[in-house]
Amino acid sequence: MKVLICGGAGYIGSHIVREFSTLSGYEIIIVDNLSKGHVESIPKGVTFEKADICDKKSIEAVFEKHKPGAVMHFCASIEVGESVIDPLKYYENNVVGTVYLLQTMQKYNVKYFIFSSTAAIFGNPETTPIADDAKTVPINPYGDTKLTVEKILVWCEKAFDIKYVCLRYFNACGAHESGEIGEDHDPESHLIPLILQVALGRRPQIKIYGDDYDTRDGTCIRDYIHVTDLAHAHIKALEYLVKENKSQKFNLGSGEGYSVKEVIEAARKVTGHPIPAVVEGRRPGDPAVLIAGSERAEEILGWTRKYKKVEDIVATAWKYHQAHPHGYAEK
Ligand SMILES: NC(=O)c1ccc[n+]([C@@H]2O[C@H](COP(=O)([O-])OP(=O)(O)OC[C@H]3O[C@@H](n4cnc5c(N)ncnc54)[C@H](O)[C@@H]3O)[C@@H](O)[C@H]2O)c1
Ligand SMILES: O=c1ccn([C@@H]2O[C@H](COP(=O)(O)OP(=O)(O)O[C@H]3O[C@H](CO)[C@H](O)[C@H](O)[C@H]3O)[C@@H](O)[C@H]2O)c(=O)[nH]1
Repeated sequence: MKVLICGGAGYIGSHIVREFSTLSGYEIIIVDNLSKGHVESIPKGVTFEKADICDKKSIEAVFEKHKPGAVMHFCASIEVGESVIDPLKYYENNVVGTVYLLQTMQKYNVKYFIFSSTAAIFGNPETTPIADDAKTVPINPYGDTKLTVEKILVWCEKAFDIKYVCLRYFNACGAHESGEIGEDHDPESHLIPLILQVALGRRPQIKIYGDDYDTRDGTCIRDYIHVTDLAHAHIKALEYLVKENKSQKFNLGSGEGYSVKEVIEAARKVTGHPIPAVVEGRRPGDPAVLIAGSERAEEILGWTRKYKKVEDIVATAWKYHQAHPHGYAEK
C-alpha cells in the first residue's frame, strides 16, 4: 500500500517514517512544506514532495502522481500559546488545510485517514485518567482546531464513507533509539528538549511554570509518551482500518503521570548535570494534570508500550541531543 505521510519531516512524522522503513508491504511518500520540518530527517530513498496542504493544486498534483491508498496527517501549527494570540493562523492551517486534504481524498477516492489529534481536546478534564470517551471541552484554539477536525471526520464518513482513526497523543517525547532523529522545534516550547538544552549549556536554567497547582509537589503533571510507542500505534491503526474498515478514536498515553519537578530530576540523573531550575508564574492555559486512559487502544489495537519510565524516555532524547546539540542545523 502507498501511504502519504503529510508532515513526515516533522518530529512525530519522521519517527513514523522510520517505523515504516522496518516493514515490508508499504511505500511511503512524504509531503511537507518544511515550515517546521527538517529535510535532514528524511531517510535516503524515501520519496519526498515539498508541498503545502493549504495549496490545493499542489496537493492534488501529489495525489495524481502517487495515487496513495491511505493518508497519515501530521501537518499542523502546534503551539498552544501562539494559538491563543493568533487563532486564525491555527484555524487556517489545522482546519482549512485538513479540509483541502479531505477534499482531495474524496476526489481521488482515498478511504483511509489517520489523524494526529491531541489531549488538548479535553481541556481541564473532570476525571483522571482521561477516558477515551471523556467530555471534550478544549480551552485553547489549538485544541479546538483538532476537535473541529474530529467532528468534520464524522460527517465525511457519513457523506463519502471515509474511514478514519483519530489518535489523541498526550505529551509526545523522546527520540529514535539510534539517536539519528529527534525533537527539534523552533521555537522549542516542550519541557524535555528545553531541560536538555540546559544540560547542553545552551540555556542557563529551566523555568518551572508554576509550583502552586493542586498536585503532589505543586507542579503540573503530564503523561509523557515515547514517540516510538506512538509510531507503533500508527501502524496498528492503519492495519485496523484496512482489516476492520471502521472509524475509531484512541487516547495514546503511558498512563503514568510525572510532575515538572520529577522530569527535571530524571534529566539530572540521566545527564549528570545539575540543571538549575527557577520557579516562575503559571503558563496560561495549562491544566494541572493530564493523564491518559488508553484502554481502547490497548484492547482494540493490541497496543503496548516499550517505554514507561520517564528516565528511559529522557535517555533517548539525551542521546539525540548529544549527537545534535543544535538540532538538525549545522552550527
Ligand atoms: N508534539 C506533541 O507533543 C503533540 C501532542 C499532541 C498532538 N500533536 C500533533 O502531532 C502532529 C505532529 O506534531 P509534531 O510535534 O511532530 O510537530 P512538527 O511541527 O514537528 O511537525 C509538523 C510538520 O508538518 C509540517 N507542516 C505544517 N503545516 C504544513 C502545511 N500547511 N503543509 C505542509 N506541511 C506542513 C511542518 O513543516 C512539520 O514538518 C501535529 O498535528 C500536532 O498537533 C503533537
Ligand atoms: O519551560 C517549560 C516548558 C514547560 N513547562 C511545563 O511542562 C509541562 C509540559 O509542557 P509542554 O510544553 O512540554 O507540553 P504541554 O503539556 O503544554 O503540551 C503538549 O501536549 C499537549 C497535549 O497534552 C498538546 O498536544 C501540545 O501540542 C503539546 O505541546 C507543562 O506543565 C508546562 O507548564 C515548564 O514548566 N517549563
